[in-house]
Amino acid sequence: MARGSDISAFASSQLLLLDAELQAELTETQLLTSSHAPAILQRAGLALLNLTLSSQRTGFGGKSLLELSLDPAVGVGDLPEHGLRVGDICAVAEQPKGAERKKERASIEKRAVEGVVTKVQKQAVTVALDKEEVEVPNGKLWLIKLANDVTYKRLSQTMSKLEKMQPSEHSILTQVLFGKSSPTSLSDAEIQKDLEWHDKTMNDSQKEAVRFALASRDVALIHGPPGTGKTHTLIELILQFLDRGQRALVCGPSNISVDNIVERLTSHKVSMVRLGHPARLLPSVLDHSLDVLSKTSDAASIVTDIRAEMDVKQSSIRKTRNGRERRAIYGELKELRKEYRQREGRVVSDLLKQSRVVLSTLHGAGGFHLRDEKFDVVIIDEASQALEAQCWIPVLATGTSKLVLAGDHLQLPPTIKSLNSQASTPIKVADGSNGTNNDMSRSSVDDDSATVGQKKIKDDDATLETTLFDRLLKLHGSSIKRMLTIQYRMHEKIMAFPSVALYEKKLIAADSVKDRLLKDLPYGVHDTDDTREPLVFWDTQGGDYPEKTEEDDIGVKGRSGLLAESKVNENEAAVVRLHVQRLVEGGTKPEDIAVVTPYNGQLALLSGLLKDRFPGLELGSVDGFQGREKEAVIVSLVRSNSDREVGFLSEKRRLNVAMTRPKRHLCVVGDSETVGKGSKFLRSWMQHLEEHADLRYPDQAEVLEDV
Ligand SMILES: Nc1ncnc2c1ncn2[C@@H]1O[C@H](COP(=O)(O)OP(=O)(O)OP(=O)(O)O)[C@@H](O)[C@H]1O
Repeated sequence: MARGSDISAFASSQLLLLDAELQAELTETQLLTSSHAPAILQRAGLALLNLTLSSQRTGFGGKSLLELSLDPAVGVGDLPEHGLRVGDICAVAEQPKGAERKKERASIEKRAVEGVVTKVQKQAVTVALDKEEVEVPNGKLWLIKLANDVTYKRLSQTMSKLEKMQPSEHSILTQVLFGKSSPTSLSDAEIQKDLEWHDKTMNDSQKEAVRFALASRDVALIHGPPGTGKTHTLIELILQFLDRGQRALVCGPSNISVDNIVERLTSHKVSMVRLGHPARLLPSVLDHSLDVLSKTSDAASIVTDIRAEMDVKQSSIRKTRNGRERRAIYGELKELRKEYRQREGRVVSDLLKQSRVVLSTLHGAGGFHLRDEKFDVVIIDEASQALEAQCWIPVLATGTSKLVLAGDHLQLPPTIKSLNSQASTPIKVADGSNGTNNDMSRSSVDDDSATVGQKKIKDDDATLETTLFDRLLKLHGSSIKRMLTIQYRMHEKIMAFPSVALYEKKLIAADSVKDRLLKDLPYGVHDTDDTREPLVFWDTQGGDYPEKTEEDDIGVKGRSGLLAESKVNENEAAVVRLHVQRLVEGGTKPEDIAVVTPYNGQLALLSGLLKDRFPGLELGSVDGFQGREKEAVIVSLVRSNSDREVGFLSEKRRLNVAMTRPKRHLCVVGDSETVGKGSKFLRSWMQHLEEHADLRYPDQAEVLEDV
């Protein structure tokens, strides 16, 4: 049977995995919302209480926007701390009284309206409603975060499309992506004849990567280790495509990854448009937003008039005296909305047609805007942070014949919630102190069995964690990629270990960074034992630095959930404090220092210890710090126990991220005795630190002084 092709089989298995992932997310959210009082949900960042509707108006696409602020009966001013973010799916409902029984609460929630958070301000949150002409509940309201099934719906639609395709419908690109054809390329002569660099500072490995991607007829990978100018290279590549009269769709898994490219393209005066809701875009890229452009162009003025009319009609609903009047207004609104959509649609499609570069998230590429658009190439940045199914969204939506993926498969892959059955160690989700759940949310792979990337990929072990980038490397080998080798971030001594252990000794520190130290910072840092050292290791082995397991604050232990257990190490945190203090006393500004740790429990502990004392200091989880850099980075490893348990420290991609964030100073704090027994990789890292770092053994009395 034609549908039984292995491409279909692959898509079917992705569908199953995606469904498991959705179920994991739904279960997690449902478990929490059904079993806890609203106040606890607010503390956990899942709800926002005591709200009132402060305004209702019409937004892009004719959607109703509800602005919710604090109920004046409860207080005025800023909203309390909450975990709601732009893009979150949520419900707006009448707020249940604390003691309301579950059944009553369920009926209130039935009357809830659902939508997407489009704006988060200090005093208000705006929600765009999913359905038109719904009645907004009365009285005191609350906002509840819902599991985001929109993402999964689009992913499964995409995979279903792939599943249903007949082999005859598979494009050459699809065949190459599944190894049914080999990648092919134009000859060097065809590419090089008119190649002139826009950026004269491009290094040889970057030039080679651009040449390679231009020459490819189907798929090319650009492997960009930390700080090697991956985005820099993509900008040159986009300009080269434009020089050749080609049209590009540029995507990334997150809004920030896309905005980063828009920002850098701006100075090149490229005709481009950024898709996506403006509330989710960086202010600096709004001038290129399709939404903003479609409102400011000449043709847009009539659309704006219709919108104003709709807003007037919408607010007149409140003044109606009976259902008949209300129905009449809803009827008129429906007509207006139709006209609005048609006119807006025309303005938008004209703008799109004129753009040579279109930029959107991978998810956004599946929207109706790109339905009839054709592109010569689809470029995906941060491809190793995207699920494979996500990468198929722009590929199938546009029917492109060429794909360029840029990423680093040796840094962390996308976060997966349903790994419980796939991980080699049990899953524990963190205490969510920073609103993200990092501990164990990615699988801990067998460290010593790596073949491709750091993950052993057996033919039959399809997991969501295997990205398209990983899979293509396995399928076609390294001839399908070009690696960028000059890094512009780290001091040579900081770069040495990741280069040898992960990047085949190929990394080279650019002259401008290879011997930069904290003491050379341009604002006058003293020359001290710490500021002249690029690599420091505080080894706590043999001391009294026990790790502890922290229980969550709603008393449920050992459960995989938002507030479940995490690890902390109090005495190690005190060593971190001592080191931060020394750096600051040496003249390093706290805003040039970051403290990162893999465990959210430790992060919460460190925040309490350091935030007020060193304003400006940045604290983060390792996972949350991917893609970032700082002058000085202190890594707190936490694990210290007699069983030599290292948990998810054994994931070398996580450690790679941690150790490649700093520019001038890396300080590692940990117990070499525990950590060094964790895996071959950890053992060699500990050995490297012992041989090459400035070794320190903390004096307990000094460390614990005034903690
Ligand atoms: N050829 C070059 N010459 C000089 N500086 C460069 C060059 N290429 C990149 N850089 C600098 O290196 C830094 C990193 O570049 P960029 O942000 O493009 O890297 P990236 O690989 O996308 O980053 P990340 O490691 O976060 O993924 C930037 O400051 C950039 O200006």
